[in-house]
Amino acid sequence: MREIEFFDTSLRDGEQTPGVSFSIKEKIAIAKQLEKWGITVIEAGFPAASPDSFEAVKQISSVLTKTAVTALARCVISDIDRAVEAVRDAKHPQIHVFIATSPIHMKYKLKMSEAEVLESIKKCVSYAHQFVEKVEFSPEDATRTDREFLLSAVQTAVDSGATYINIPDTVGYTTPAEFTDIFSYLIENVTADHEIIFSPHCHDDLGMAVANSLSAIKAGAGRVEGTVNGIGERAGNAALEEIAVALHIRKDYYQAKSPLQLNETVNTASLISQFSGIAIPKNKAVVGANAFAHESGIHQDGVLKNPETYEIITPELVGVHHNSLPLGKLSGRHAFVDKMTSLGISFDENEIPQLFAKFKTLADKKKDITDADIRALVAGDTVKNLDGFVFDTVKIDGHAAVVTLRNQDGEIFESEGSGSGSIDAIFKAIDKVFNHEVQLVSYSVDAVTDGIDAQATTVISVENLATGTIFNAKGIDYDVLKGGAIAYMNANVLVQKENSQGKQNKISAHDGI
Ligand SMILES: CC(=O)SCCNC(=O)CCNC(=O)[C@H](O)C(C)(C)COP(=O)(O)OP(=O)(O)OC[C@H]1O[C@@H](n2cnc3c(N)ncnc32)[C@H](O)[C@@H]1OP(=O)(O)O
Ligand SMILES: CC(C)C(=O)C(=O)O
Repeated sequence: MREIEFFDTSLRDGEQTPGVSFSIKEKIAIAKQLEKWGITVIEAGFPAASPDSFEAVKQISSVLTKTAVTALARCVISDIDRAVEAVRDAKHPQIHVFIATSPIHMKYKLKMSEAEVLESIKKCVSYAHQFVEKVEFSPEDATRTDREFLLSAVQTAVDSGATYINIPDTVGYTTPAEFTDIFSYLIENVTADHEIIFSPHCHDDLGMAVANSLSAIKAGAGRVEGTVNGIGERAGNAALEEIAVALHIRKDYYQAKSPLQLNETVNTASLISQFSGIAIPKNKAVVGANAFAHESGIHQDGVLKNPETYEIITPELVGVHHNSLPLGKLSGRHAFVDKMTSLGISFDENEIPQLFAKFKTLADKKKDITDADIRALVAGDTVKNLDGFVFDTVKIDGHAAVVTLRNQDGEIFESEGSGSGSIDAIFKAIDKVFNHEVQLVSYSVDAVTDGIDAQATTVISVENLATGTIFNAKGIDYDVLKGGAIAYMNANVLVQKENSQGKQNKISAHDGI
């Protein structure tokens, strides 16, 4: 059976989701989890976009051993140089070069003729291929491109050394039958003196990203691109976990399999949800909380008689386990560590005392500790503090707040603030610690676990009034006031860093968390 390469772009196209900005530390944690899941290649970023993107790709390249790392570049030599430099330390480096080929993109956006686009493909793909053996080329907006011109663009890329041809449905326009035609046409007509692998890259504007990706695989694609939980620009990308499970359940039809450890699926989806601040919809296929819940009498009766009557996917397949050892405030360290291990959560031995202390505090406040709580607790620890500052305590009295922060030298800052509400008071208190001008641009809270005492991700954007730069930061905690305080402190640390280093070339930064 064919094994399909899985290309994850959660850290590049996924980060194009409005409001999502991963810190480098979060990107590294995600990259390691993607490697554990079995992803073939990670698109770790677009290095020419900002110093942060470059640094993230560089650091990810140096930590992954099995999974290949690729970086995106326009058909611009300086973009390719940055991408090549960023993946230089990767064990398995790749480069991804793209340029649009549809009439509307060429005429209005690129202001280039067909001949100029072909010339640019030739120059840039062959340039990238000098440095890296595996080069992917994408004709952006391929599904609104004239078929014959699409073939010329792809043939030019192949003749210039491209080893992967990715066909993006950039605006989520195509349909499964039409996409099958496009793949069949290209696979039949492209000629090559080296091995070429085709792949789809689908967006979900019409809700067909996963279906379109599966059609491409059925038509012969050997690689598939997408993101975890389908995060991405506008309506998002094809959800890789859905594609992988569809291939597994319907191997009879697709005659193809994924390289993924499917029992790591829920862990991967949870991590992305926590770091992106985007909750997984309850009714989402494969990883939604209701994916294995049976509500109505006839269904329950059927499942009791034989689960296969209504269950095509078992919870165990994607890593949902029965809670045989429930955790609570009387649990000890061994049970806690055993739970993290059985959930497949990555942690360092030296982090255990701190994580266990956090668990005990949570268990004192929350009656039922779920698997999602444990995952959120560990993820919250990763985003807890930026280099340089640790959030200690927050006390609220009416509309007044007292916060305590510590810097990396252990110096303690206690500050008071009052405002129109608790959050306002906390932010005013934090403002007094950082001696600079910022404006809150947005503030949102998303529950990442269940119940009234759910843990939540708070995502904050602030503007540095000295430079106009917008910074996003987040905090995860069961106490939404503390989560908000952590997020606001993190955003202020970024502002402080910018003011001390000079303006960086970016509109949204999040480095160092
Ligand atoms: C479909 C996708 O998801 S594509 C990836 C989208 N990702 C991003 O855009 C990442 C974030 N982007 C950025 O940081 C910036 O846009 C940068 C650094 C890449 C470029 O910034 P700027 O130089 O200021 O250009 P700006 O973004 O305003 O415009 C894009 C330019 O690139 C050109 N361009 C766009 N795509 C391509 C391409 N694939 N190859 C060559 N040129 C391209 C545009 O025509 C435009 O050129 P112009 O300035 O001559 O009109
Ligand atoms: C760069 C390409 C592959 C892309 O993201 C798109 O077209 O959606």
